[in-house]
This record gives sequence, C-alpha cells and structure tokens, in this order.
Amino acid sequence: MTETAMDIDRVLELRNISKRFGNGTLAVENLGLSLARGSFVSLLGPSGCGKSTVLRMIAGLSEPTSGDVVRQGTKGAIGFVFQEPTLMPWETALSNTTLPLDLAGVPRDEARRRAAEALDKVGLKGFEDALPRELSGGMKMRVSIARAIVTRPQVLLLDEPFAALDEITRFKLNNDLLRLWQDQRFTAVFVTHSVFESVYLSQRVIVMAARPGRLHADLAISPDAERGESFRTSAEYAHLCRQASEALEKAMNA
Ligand SMILES: Nc1ncnc2c1ncn2[C@@H]1O[C@H](COP(=O)(O)OP(=O)(O)OP(=O)(O)O)[C@@H](O)[C@H]1O
Repeated sequence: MTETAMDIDRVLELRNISKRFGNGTLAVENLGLSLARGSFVSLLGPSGCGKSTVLRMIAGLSEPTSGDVVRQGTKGAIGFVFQEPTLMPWETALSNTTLPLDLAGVPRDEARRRAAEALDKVGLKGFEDALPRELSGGMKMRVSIARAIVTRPQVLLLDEPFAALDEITRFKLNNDLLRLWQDQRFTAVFVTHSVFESVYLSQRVIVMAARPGRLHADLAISPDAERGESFRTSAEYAHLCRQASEALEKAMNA
C-alpha cells in the first residue's frame, strides 16, 4: 500500500493484522493500531502475548496472515534493537556500528564518520576501537542502539532491550534513550514486560492480552511531565503505574 493512503501524521498503521504460524498458533488476532509520527509507544503484555511477533511484522521481517501493515517510507527507514546486543565479537564498536551503512554501500570514510557520531550520541565517545568483550552489558547495548540509529531511521523498534541489565544501568539507559528520541525525533515502539519502564518512557502504553495476542487497553501517558528522578518518585507516576498495572492484570485474566 502507498503512503498516500495514510494520514501524513501517522508513520505506521496496523490494519486488523492477524498472524497464524505454520504450527497453528494464532499469535496475534485482529490488531489495529495507528502510530503518530515522532511518538513514543510501548507494547506491554505478558509473555507470549505476541509483542515480538507484532514488532517483527512492523519491521517487515514477518508477514501478517491477514490485514495490512502500512508504513511511511521504506524498510530502510526502520531500525531494530533486539534483547541481545548481537554484536560481531571480532569487530570494534565502530565497525559494528558501520555495518548497516556498509550494507547500504555508503563510502567507508563517510560510514566511519557517521558511526563515530552515532557512538557519541549514545555516550560512547572514546570507545570506538573497543571490542565487545571489553565493554559492559550496558555499553554493548549502547553500541547496538548506535548501530540501529546510524541510518537515521524514522521508526525505531526496541524488543525488550534492557531486560538483561541491572536496575541502575536500566534507569540510565532509559534516560539516555529518551534524550536520543528527543534529539532525533524518531517514532519509538518499545516492547517490555515492565509496567514501570513502559510508563516512564512512553506517551502511550498499549496493553496486550495473550492467547491469542490482541489489544486489551490503550493508555495515554502525560507527555508534559519532565522525565527524571523527580518523575520516578512523583504521585503522578505512581498513579499511572497503578493504572497500567491494573490494565495488565485484567489483560492477564482476560
Ligand atoms: N516462529 C514461530 N512458530 C510458531 N509459534 C511461534 C513462533 N514465534 C512465536 N510463536 C508463538 O506465538 C506466540 C507469541 O509469541 P511472541 O514471541 O510474539 O510473544 P511475546 O509477547 O513477545 O513473548 P515474550 O515476552 O515471552 O518474548 C507464542 O505463543 C509463541 O510461542
């Protein structure tokens, strides 16, 4: 489908998508969702509710069995961050980051310059020549994010990127991701199990129910509150987390 079929402020539309795998599992059923350009949206739900399957269909890595995924622009305009950093162990942070540009045929000097810039943006200036084994878990994830944003995607998909990190590192990466999002203005779709993380990061939390995976609730989160430690400890944050938590509990019993 062409982008003219879609409202210009919508970067992505899922039109009634369903996914049934070859073994008969109905992973996603009739999901409809429309994402505003530049928004930060979380997909929150219990294990197995189809979050990763939805993300893969948005990325074009998997086709829906029925329904349409309508994207503005091309596949190259989408960046993907996985739960594992998936870096090449024998390559430096810089070479790992240039990979999507190398694949796109960007000249070597320009690719290296842009990769160094992306590493700087994720707080890794000075670590260009480090090998993955010399980096902490949080730093490896930063390289993975740099690699995903180096092509300047319109949409950044993140599949539980911080789940394996300790809480302090996770909080720090949450703040840095928000800064990056404010700076680059991509549309973020963030998959998580964590109520706290989804409310902290997002303007909108989509709660999914399982078996089959479907949309259960669509919660608006105040976009005005400045994120930071004062937000984390605020009554507003606690209230929003309670709301999301209740929606998640209902989704799990649905
Ligand atoms: N390639 C596949 N073939 C068959 N079934 C699959 C396949 N991929 C996922 N599924 C099934 O589809 C359902 C949704 O899986 P998915 O990984 O999307 O859920 P999820 O919400 O991301 O889970 P988690 O939070 O545990 O990662 C599950 O029941 C899963 O077992």
